[in-house]
Amino acid sequence: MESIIFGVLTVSDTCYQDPAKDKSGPRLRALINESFANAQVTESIVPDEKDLIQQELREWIDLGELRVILTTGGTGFAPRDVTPEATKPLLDKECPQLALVIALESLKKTRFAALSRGLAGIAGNTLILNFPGSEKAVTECFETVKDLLPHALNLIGDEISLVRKTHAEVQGSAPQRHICPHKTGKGNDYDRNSPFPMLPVQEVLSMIFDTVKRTSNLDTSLWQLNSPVNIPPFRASIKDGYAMKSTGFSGSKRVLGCIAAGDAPNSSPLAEDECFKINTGAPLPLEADCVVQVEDTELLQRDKHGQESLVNIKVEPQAGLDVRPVGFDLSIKDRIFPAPDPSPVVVKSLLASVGKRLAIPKPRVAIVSTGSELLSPRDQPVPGKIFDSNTTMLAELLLYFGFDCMHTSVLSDSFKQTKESLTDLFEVVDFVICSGGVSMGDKDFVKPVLEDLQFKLHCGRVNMKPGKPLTFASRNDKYFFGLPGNPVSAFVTFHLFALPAIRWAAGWDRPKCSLPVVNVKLLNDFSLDGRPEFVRASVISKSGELYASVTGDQISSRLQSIVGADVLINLPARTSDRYEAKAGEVFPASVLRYDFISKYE
Ligand SMILES: Nc1nc2c(c(=O)[nH]1)N[C@H]1C(S)=C(S)[C@@H](COP(=O)(O)OP(=O)(O)OC[C@H]3O[C@@H](n4cnc5c(N)ncnc54)[C@H](O)[C@@H]3O)O[C@H]1N2
Ligand code: MOO
Ligand SMILES: [Mg+2]
Repeated sequence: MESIIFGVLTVSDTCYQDPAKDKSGPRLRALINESFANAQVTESIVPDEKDLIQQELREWIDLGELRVILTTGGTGFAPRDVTPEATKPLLDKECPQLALVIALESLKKTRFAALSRGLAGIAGNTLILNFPGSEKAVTECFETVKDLLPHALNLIGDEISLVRKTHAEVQGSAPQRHICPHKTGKGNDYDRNSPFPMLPVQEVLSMIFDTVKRTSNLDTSLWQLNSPVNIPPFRASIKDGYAMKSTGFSGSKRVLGCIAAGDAPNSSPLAEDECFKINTGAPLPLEADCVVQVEDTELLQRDKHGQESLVNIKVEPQAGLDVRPVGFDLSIKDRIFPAPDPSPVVVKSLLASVGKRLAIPKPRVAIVSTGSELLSPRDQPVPGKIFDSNTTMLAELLLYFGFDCMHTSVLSDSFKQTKESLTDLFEVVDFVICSGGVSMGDKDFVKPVLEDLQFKLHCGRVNMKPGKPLTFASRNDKYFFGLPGNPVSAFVTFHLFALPAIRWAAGWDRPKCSLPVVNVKLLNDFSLDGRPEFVRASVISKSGELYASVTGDQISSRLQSIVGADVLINLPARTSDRYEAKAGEVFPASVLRYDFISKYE
């Protein structure tokens, strides 16, 4: 991919003396790198001296390599603010409308934007923009112009085919969305950047919840259902012991017989010095009103058949002692479910307890892995091929979280095969969770196939590491997750996006769909990335506090990083003044597993 070279020139007396004080220059560099995958950035700092500013700009323009120069600082009304004056003589053409767009956007944020005199213009092949000096201002100005830059640069560079294409798009004769050939079959070979904006994680998640239908396979009337039976349906003994009348006293009692769980309620007459031996869960004899546990009795005598015939009751029998009254756990006509809870464990077992059965259809999910390099773990190694870990991993994750995997398949990197397979699969499933084939390669066919199948591509990139090319698409009530092929990217994006979507479809409450989040204290220093990062870590508990240690190299191909991983630490993206997460700092972490603490100390 051809790179775009940017120059960032900080104009400031203070920063010139102490470059550590420069916040705006590093901020611009970070913004450029986040927005343009193919960017290179050259940086310099000059004092507020017209000659020195001009000299630096001229050198950069004459190099002929820099496509954009962003200056920051020196645009105000102070006597030493001379950046526009230094810039103006170098310009071949002024671009007042571009300066106007920046001014209009900035004025929406603060009226003080009226006090900036920044210019925009073209010098040779280079676009120059003067931004104000503050970190906030450069961020706002950059966000305002970044979408215009690629087309502006095509025009300046006289890249005719690209210019025509953009014009066609703007005028409506081509699809609005800029589409790369290797990803959609449209567009042309000069389209080198992904057309998909890198959306924030939370935005993607909200979009998923807004798109996926919460079919709640469960009829809401279920939550209103009253119990058709009492639990227990008879007065049941809570203990193994002896059932008797509480009006009698302690002391020796004749044992009339044994009542086991499952026996019909006994209606024989019962005197105060008589009792029945009884088991836990068995129905109390009609004339008894309490049970004395076996530990509070002693055996005095057996009959000739070896059956107990006389026992000593050592405690005073109390009415109701160790008896569960009829309907104590659930009374007839009471609601079976005090609150909605779609867990199949909950629904099915409670219904079973009142003599009802319900098949709960779960979302129908298929796992598909794409990649011509993939071998089944059952195969022998073949040069150039690798073993497929994602199919196994994703199917196991579904099972781990209580969902069924209806189907797995492995596809080669072929448009035709992918299209045919997805067409067939969506006849029978609601969700396809696919791995691989969503990035920028000319064999990454997943996005073009989805478009061909008339799916709406809601998201093609997310601002996260790992998992950037995550793709989410839908057509009617069918949903597609294109997880990136790198195994760890697939692992992380399954947990953060696919799992919440499936839970949501299954009727879970929204706050419960995502992994629970706890705070953990870092045990390692960790360099922050330009994207927010989800770092695998194992957690130990020391004196009640949670400490996280990162599980080795976090490259997205290294599946070993999930070994012992209890959580994904949610680290923020790097900023100009924060490059590192330090040991001892506390961060939120998404809990991957139920048994999530590896060690207690
Ligand atoms: N020019 C660019 N290239 C890439 C970018 C980018 O932004 N620009 N993004 C990179 C990122 S980030 C990721 S993540 C990957 C995602 O790639 P794809 O989803 O297209 O997946 P593939 O290219 O098919 O495979 C990537 C990698 O993973 C291995 N793989 C794939 N499937 C499996 C599997 N089932 N089991 C084990 N390993 C698998 C595959 O062999 C590749 O090594 O793209 C980057 N590229
Ligand atoms: O997003 Mo990729 O998952 O950084 O390797
Ligand atoms: Mg790829």
